Amino acid sequence: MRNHTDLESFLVMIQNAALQVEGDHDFDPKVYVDLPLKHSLPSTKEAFVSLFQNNNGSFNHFLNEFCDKPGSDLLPDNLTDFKNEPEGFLANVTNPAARDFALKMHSLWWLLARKVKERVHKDPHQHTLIPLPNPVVVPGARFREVYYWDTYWIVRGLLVSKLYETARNVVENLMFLANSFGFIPNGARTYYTNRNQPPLLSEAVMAIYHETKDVSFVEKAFPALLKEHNFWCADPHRVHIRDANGVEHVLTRYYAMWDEPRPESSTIDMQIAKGLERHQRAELYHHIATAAESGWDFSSRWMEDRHNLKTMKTSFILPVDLNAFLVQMENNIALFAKLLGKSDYEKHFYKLANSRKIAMDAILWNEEMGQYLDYWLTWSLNLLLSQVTYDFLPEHHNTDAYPSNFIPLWCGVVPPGDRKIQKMIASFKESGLLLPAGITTSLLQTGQQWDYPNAWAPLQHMIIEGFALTENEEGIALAKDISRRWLETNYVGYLETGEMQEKYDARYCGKVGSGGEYLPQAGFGWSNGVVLSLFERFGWAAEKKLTCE
Ligand SMILES: OC[C@H]1O[C@H](O[C@H]2O[C@H](CO)[C@@H](O)[C@H](O)[C@H]2O)[C@H](O)[C@@H](O)[C@@H]1O
Repeated sequence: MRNHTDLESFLVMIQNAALQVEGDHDFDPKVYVDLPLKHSLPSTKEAFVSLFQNNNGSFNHFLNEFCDKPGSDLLPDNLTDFKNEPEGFLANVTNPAARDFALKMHSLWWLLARKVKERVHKDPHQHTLIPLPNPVVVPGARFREVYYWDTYWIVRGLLVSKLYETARNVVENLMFLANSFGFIPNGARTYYTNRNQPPLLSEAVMAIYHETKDVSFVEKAFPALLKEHNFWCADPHRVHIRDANGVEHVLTRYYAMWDEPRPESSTIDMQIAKGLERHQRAELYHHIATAAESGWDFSSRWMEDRHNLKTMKTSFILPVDLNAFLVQMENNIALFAKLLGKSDYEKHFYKLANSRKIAMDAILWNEEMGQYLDYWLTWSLNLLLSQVTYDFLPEHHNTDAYPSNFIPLWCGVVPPGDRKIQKMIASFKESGLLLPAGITTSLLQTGQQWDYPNAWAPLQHMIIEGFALTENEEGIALAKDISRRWLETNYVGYLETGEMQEKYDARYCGKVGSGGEYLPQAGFGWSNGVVLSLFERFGWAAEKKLTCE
């Protein structure tokens, strides 16, 4: 388990004090762990103690005197590779409204591109922001730092915008994190280093290689990719499980190195765990942080009773999407090894990808439903017993419908021609997940943001590209249909609110999403990236209307 840094512990104390002073109406705890200190930590602590002990001035006065504004440790970047309308930009988007919209998305990079101020490099102990070497592109609003999996869709958008240098820079930042920590944290804040996020570095490198054919970039990335792969394949992420025929397999789970409240949401986590015994609280905090590692914070997927956050058991689940991402990573590393003439690595990684694919088919594939399903391990065993070999029990599949059950299509787990494809297409169509404005995250309305009726750009994109990759006529038609719904809802939402949203409501065209522990955020990195990427893949003809159908 990781420990708090001294600065994090102090800022969490400030966060708790702020809640007392401000009350919980629209209270965002993350603001306080993002505060940069103006002076050294010891002198700031001294002033804070004296404020409370001697009733020496107001809390707000203390904040103004000793802290800078959250986000002020970053500056706008000057995007040296930006062109207003780069040559060849979205040649197949000829409808004027669609083209204006795409150009607007292109110009939004100005809003999200930043660089870390020199003082963060000089005095890192006064900032929770990790001083990244290159300019960054952030998701937006309260997410004022780099996020790992968001970066993948940001890169896809940057490549459509022909911002090749910026795309390389942001991926090099991820390499820097992998080389510094041995894994890529959830985000570029010290308080995010207790966990990972869905591992998409190899796919980001692949996207850049695909556009630029730059082998030296792949060479630079290779050591970081090996480090990251090692991290995911070691304990406690690794799980041994015997299938119905007694064959042993290795699969992977999310597992945060943390059993305390998340620093950025400490006041919220303490509230969720209220009334529990000490050891139960620690377990719950671990599963909460692990849910954040999954990127799906929070969702019925991780809850034993599907509704109550207190029943989260995230690290006792073998998730479909994580294992599919790892097959993709292993195949990508093998392909990079081939490019670099490293034939031993090439063979080794193809073998790993193949074994994991076999394991996914044996443990996660459900023939009757025509979907891959998350698998629940037996959680009566102590958290620390990571060495056990579990036995597969078919009734431990989570049979609820989630878009993640179809992500293997995107990750090369189900190649064109595989007999599973037709089943998955039929199963998706019957699942109820596709609504008028896109794919809902689940069919369960829990009030959590990774559930019904919210629709997230990364999920739409992976499913759309996944169906398009099937080379199956019905699959490709489905991909086009979902893409149309998604672009229309994003466009109409943009016209109505003047902003791009972090998430949408799959039920109604143009409607913003909601739920979860913070107010809906706008900006927004992955949404913009997905719009640009879908316009590039499918185009938008002059005569095709862009509006809610
Ligand atoms: O502050 C609460 C949580 O916020 C983040 O999660 C959400 O935003 C991220 C940035 O867009 C996104 O990557 C994630 O999928 C969202 O659920 C953060 O990643 C969490 O760790 C954090 O606790």
